[in-house]
Amino acid sequence: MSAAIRATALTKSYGSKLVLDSLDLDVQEGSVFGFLGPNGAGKTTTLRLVTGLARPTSGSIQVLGQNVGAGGNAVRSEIGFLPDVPAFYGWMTAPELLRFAGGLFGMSGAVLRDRTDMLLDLAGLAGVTTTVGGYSRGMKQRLGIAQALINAPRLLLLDEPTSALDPMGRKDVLDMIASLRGRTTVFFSTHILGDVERVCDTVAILDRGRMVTQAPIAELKARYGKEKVVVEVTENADAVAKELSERPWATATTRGAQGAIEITVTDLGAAQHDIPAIIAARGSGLARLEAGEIGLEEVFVELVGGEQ
Ligand SMILES: Nc1ncnc2c1ncn2[C@@H]1O[C@H](COP(=O)(O)OP(=O)(O)OP(=O)(O)O)[C@@H](O)[C@H]1O
Repeated sequence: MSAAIRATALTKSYGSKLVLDSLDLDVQEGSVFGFLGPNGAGKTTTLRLVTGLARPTSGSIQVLGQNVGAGGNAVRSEIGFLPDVPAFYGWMTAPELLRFAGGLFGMSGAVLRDRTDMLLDLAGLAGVTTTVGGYSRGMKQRLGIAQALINAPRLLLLDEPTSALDPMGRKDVLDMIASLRGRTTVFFSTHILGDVERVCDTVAILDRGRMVTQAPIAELKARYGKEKVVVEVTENADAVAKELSERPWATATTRGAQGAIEITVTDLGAAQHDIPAIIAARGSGLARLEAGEIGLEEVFVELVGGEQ
């Protein structure tokens, strides 16, 4: 597989403000890649460098095998880009808007008609006759993705495509992104972990201009993911929690909702074996014992920390 985006020591400063600090990024062709980071991490800035809308202070960036600056329009014609706040002509209908966008790429006739029909279908907007001005945010976002796909790009870049949407709107946009898997490389920025977990195969985590980690999601969970056990007891929860936290298999113990004891464990089998006996010895009853895997959210908090 070749790289759709490869950045090496990519650095961007505005005046004395360092916004991106020596970023290395490797986005393989064919992946659905989540670019995750809190507000102000530098996601939009990175996308502006990838699209050639801004120039790096130092370092290099290649898109589809070409240097962005030198490649000029040849590279841009293979990229689709949806900015974080897309603007549309509100008086157009969706088919009119897509035909207009296709015309800008020199498309016409049956090719443009077929492409428009296919994309309206993909966006769930076929048969919608209202003008774009009356669309919901979710519909606008799906139309924006369709518009960014008009030229059948090899690389689709989306800046926070779900951040302004309600849960249903988000689900529709994420389903649309997932349906592109295998057809085009998708690179999208977000601060919403759940979105990455739902559709991405690979994630890069950016924090205050620095790359914290970059890996396939499964690998990240395996690398940082531990198992956890949630225990609820009928009485003496504090004493039980203290005793559990002292076991060799317990690496961290916290108290959750309704006094639940949450323990990160290194050996789930040993924990499940010991916990009921410890609770019984304290004269307490076991109300709940649940074992689960640590999700991306816990991994993110561990990597980025709570020092925002
Ligand atoms: N043109 C500019 N001049 C000066 N500072 C800028 C400029 N553009 C961005 N910044 C700063 O760079 C930092 C990163 O901004 P950026 O928009 O890339 O972050 P982001 O991760 O996309 O955040 P958000 O999720 O809030 O959009 C911020 O501190 C921002 O204020």
